[in-house]
Amino acid sequence: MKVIPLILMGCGGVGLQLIDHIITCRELHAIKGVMLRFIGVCDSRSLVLVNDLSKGELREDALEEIRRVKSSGSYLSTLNYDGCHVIEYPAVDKKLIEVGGLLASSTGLVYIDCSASADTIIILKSVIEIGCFAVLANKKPLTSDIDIYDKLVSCPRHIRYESTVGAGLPVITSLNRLLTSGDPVHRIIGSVSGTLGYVMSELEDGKPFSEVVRAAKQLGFTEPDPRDDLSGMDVARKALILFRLLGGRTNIGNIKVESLYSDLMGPEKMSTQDFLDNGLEMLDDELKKKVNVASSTGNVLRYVCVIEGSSCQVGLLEVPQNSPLGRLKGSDNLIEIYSRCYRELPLVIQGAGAGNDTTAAGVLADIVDLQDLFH
Ligand SMILES: NC(=O)C1=CN([C@@H]2O[C@H](COP(=O)(O)OP(=O)(O)OC[C@H]3O[C@@H](n4cnc5c(N)ncnc54)[C@H](OP(=O)(O)O)[C@@H]3O)[C@@H](O)[C@H]2O)C=CC1
Ligand SMILES: N[C@@H](CC=O)C(=O)O
Repeated sequence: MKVIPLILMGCGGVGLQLIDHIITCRELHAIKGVMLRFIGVCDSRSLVLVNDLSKGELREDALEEIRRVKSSGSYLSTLNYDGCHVIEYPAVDKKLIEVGGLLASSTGLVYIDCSASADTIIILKSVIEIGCFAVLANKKPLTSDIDIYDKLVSCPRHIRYESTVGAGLPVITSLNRLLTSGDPVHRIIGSVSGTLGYVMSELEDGKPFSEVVRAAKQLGFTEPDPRDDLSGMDVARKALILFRLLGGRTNIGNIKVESLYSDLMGPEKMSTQDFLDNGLEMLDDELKKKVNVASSTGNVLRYVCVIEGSSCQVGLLEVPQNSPLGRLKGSDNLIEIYSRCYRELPLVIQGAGAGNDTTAAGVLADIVDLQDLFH
């Protein structure tokens, strides 16, 4: 049996769903000769760590308790469980790196980043440097400065990040297959935001913008602060991940991004809750007008990323209602990849592009994909 020790950073919507998937798949994994062993889980304030790092495990009952605590909106620091202890920030980062140092060359260790924080970057950089593995749903580490990106991907077999673009869809895998077979990709156009896809298609049915954004949050499509989606930054991060995968060397600040709200509603000006309660309504009329202008010529609006040569940009695009992008509904993503082999007709990847279930499934597949590097 191959045993893969895991530390989960972030137990919100995606992280908790991942715990569920891992518990549900125990038997399936056993048949395949793999055992996933949780040794630690952390939230924004603390880390729950098993006492015995080499053999200990957060078993089902402990994971259930973590699930209960986090689902009730509480913090892991309140957890009291035999066989493990709680470490509080700011000591957590140092502890996480120390554990990596202890296990890297013995059992090996996978750090799973299901947070939406940039604070994990320093941890990931350090533990990858000493030979640990990383699986990311969080886009921030891969979209920080290019020097950090280079370090994170310096050992490509040690890092997996399929869920960062298109959630559970096989976008990164497909691109990697094209690139390693010498089939150069020269253009990617895609609707890669589940939130903005959902919002745009619901607006076509006449619903107010404020209502559909709140629904998207409820459905688990948005980032913790939905302004990350509505500003286009989340799409820009996905575009940058794809652009860098193709060999592009730029930073997020160089990407042209179109925001759906003004700076006056930014995080420095109002809290997330205030934006959700009061800010969103102020955008209803403007978005309705934009949708009506597009529909008067038989078009619909889609928020897309376009990568072509050295150019990478994201923003609203009017497309014919009856085109593949125009027919998209709900949180579905659609990515068209043009390469030498897919010159006239692109390789198309389409399907649910957001949601805790599919995202966590993508993360789990990435973890299991590392099995050959464990003993
Ligand atoms: N939902 C989706 O459809 C998709 C999401 N993703 C990505 O998955 C990630 C998680 O999303 P989601 O689960 O919705 O987000 P949530 O806000 O639900 O959860 C985030 C979790 O991260 C924890 N956290 C915050 N800061 C840190 C830190 N420094 N170290 C460790 N944990 C931390 C939070 O802790 P606390 O509970 O204490 O606040 C919380 O448990 C995001 O990066 C998102 O972009 C990617 C693809 C699709
Ligand atoms: N907020 C994102 C979640 C996945 O990355 C989206 O809406 O696509």
